[in-house]
Amino acid sequence: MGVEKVKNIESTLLSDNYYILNKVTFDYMMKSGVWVNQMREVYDRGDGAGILLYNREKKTVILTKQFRMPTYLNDNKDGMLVEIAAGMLDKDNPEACIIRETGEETGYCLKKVKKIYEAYSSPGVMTEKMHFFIGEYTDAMKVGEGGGLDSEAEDIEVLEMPFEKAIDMLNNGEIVDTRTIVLLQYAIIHKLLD
Ligand SMILES: Nc1nc2c(ncn2[C@@H]2O[C@H](COP(=O)(O)OP(=O)(O)O[C@H]3O[C@H](CO)[C@@H](O)[C@H](O)[C@@H]3O)[C@@H](O)[C@H]2O)c(=O)[nH]1
Ligand SMILES: [Mg+2]
Repeated sequence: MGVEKVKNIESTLLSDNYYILNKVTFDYMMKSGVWVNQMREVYDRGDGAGILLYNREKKTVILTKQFRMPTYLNDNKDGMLVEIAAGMLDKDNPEACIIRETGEETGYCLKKVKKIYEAYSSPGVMTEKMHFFIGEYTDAMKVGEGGGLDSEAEDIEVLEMPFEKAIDMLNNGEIVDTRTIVLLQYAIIHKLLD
């Protein structure tokens, strides 16, 4: 273990209205060895999981489309975002979470998924770690309509499309969600649908 670079961490709650926003102050030792006092606002919504659903035979993928208010407030005209199926872990483990969310959001009941990455979503601001999965689907796995939970007023459109079309949307700027970009690029790099 190297020399400890952080000490005197103190958190003050700014909001627990829905998730948790803390003001965190701490002393941090710079490369020069000098200690500085710093403050960061840190948003804690727990961790999340997302999945690229793909069908090797049909050469298709399933994505979702939904309204995302934060993007509407920042340059996304109608606020609609094309994304992988994804959700927050709540108290599930990542694998159970993504299987549940896939069912709720897309209507497909997966038995097997493969974890490929674990990565921080927005490390300067959020504690959230995202668990990335891929999963093969077939038409026989469709057991419901998807669309999200009415109880949470989710209004999710399910988009099944040729992989080629998803790549076009990636390249022409129609797909602007980082997690979705990561998984589509993974599929290209690893030739998942060749
Ligand atoms: N009332 C209320 N509801 C909220 C609030 N924030 C989120 N919700 C609701 O909480 C539910 C969360 O749905 P999930 O499917 O579990 O999560 P998600 O919003 O799809 O999040 C996924 O994508 C995020 C990135 O866009 C990820 O940050 C997250 O980890 C996850 O992968 C949604 O119905 C959403 O509308 C809030 O402040 N107030
Ligand atoms: Mg979701």
